This record gives sequence, structure tokens and C-alpha cells, in this order.
Amino acid sequence: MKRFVEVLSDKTSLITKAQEIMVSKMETAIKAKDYCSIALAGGGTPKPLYESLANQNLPWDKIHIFWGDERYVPADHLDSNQLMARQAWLDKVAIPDENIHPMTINNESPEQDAANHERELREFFGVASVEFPVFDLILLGIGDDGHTASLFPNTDVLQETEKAIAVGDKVGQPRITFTVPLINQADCVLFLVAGANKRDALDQIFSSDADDNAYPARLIKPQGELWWLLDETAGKFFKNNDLSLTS
Ligand SMILES: O=C1O[C@H](COP(=O)(O)O)[C@@H](O)[C@H](O)[C@H]1O
Repeated sequence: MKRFVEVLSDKTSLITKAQEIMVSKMETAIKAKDYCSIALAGGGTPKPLYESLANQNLPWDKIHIFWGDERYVPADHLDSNQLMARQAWLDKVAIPDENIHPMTINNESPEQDAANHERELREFFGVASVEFPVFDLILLGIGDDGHTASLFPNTDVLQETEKAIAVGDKVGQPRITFTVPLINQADCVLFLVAGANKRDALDQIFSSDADDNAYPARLIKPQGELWWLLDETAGKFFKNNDLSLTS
């Protein structure tokens, strides 16, 4: 794993840098195999990135979009990660419908919905059940409790070693989520973190001796590149490319 940490002066610079990395990863993947697979994060932080990507002229027919996690709500619900990305970006560009691969919530059972999405994922990548698909790029955020995707602190899903898609648990509410081994198989994982409310969690995530299960973002160690982009308010006490605190 190659790890990079960058503290950007503000949220606009964070989004600009994230877009540069994304576009570069897309170009590399498309050149190598004629398509690119990207998993999106939900929440508020990546929304301006998606809005900015909506204004780019990219080879949309070669870009395949997935989500790293989804709230257990219908696709038209205001909390839906899919809805946010569609409204901010995907509905505004000429990406073919078949290139969009949401975690469909059928409301039968979270386990069934997770298993359905796992099957779709394995079919798309042509990967058998013992292996994990390799994403070109997975975007992630963190919560102020140290969760990432829907991998919440001290929950059973953190121990998952076989499934690629599983059920996360946000204090009793189910969510569908990529598992740690799926994320760690990626060529590139890009964390976007903004806001002073993330500082305490970052301290623990970057600490040499904190508990991985209490701060699940610590479990993310992809075989490829790991990028942490922090805005000034979140990353105030970190030096670029140095995981130790400066004060
Ligand atoms: O619930 C979620 O939260 C995290 C972080 O969201 P943010 O609004 O603080 O950026 C997000 O990465 C995850 O995808 C989402 O479902």
C-alpha cells in the first residue's frame, strides 16, 4: 500500500484535488482496459465533488458507478446515497443507465438485498465467490465516530472475511455496505474529510495504538493507493504525508 496525506487550504481546494485524482485514475483505467469502476461515498462531503464532475466532459460510456454503502431506504428517499449522487451528478451527464449499479433496496430483508447486490457485483467483474472484485477507485468519507462506508464502530460486519457486500448496523438501523476485504482489494481508495468535527476521529484513526474496531476507518489498507485528503479545519494538526500530529 502507498499512503498519501494532503491537507488542503479549504473545501474548494479539497474538491479540486479529489477531482484531479479521480480523472487521472479514470484515464489510467480506461487506457488499460477500456472501462473504469468507481464506488461513490454518500453523506454531505462529496456532494460538491459530484456537482463539479457534472460539468466535466468525460467518456461517460466507459465509466461504471457503484456505491460503497447505502442507507436502507427507497431510491427516492432524501437520505438515499444514490439519490444524492444522481441529483448532483449522474442525472446531468450522458452516462448510460446500464453503467449505474446502485445497491437496490427491495425492502424484503437487508440480508437479501446485500446478497443480490453481491451477485450483481460478482457478475459484472466476472469474479467467483472466493475472490474479491478490484475497483479502480473507491471514494470514502468518515463519520465523527470513525465509521467509513457503513462500517460502524464495534459492529459484527467489521469481522466479515467472505462477503463483499454485507449489512451494516447504525445503532439498530440496517445499511448495506462494502466490506473491509472488498475495499482493501481496490487499486485506489480516496478518503475526503472536511470539518473540525472530524478532528478527534482522525487523531484516533492515525494513532499508532488505537483500537481498529472502535475506529473502523483504521481497517482500510488497500493493496493499491490510499489517499487521505483533509481540509484545513479537519487536518489542522497533520503535516502532509506524515501521519503524526504536529502539535
Ligand atoms: O452516513 C454516511 O456518512 C459518511 C460520512 O458522511 P459525511 O456527511 O460526514 O461526509 C459517508 O462516507 C457514508 O457514505 C454515508 O453513508
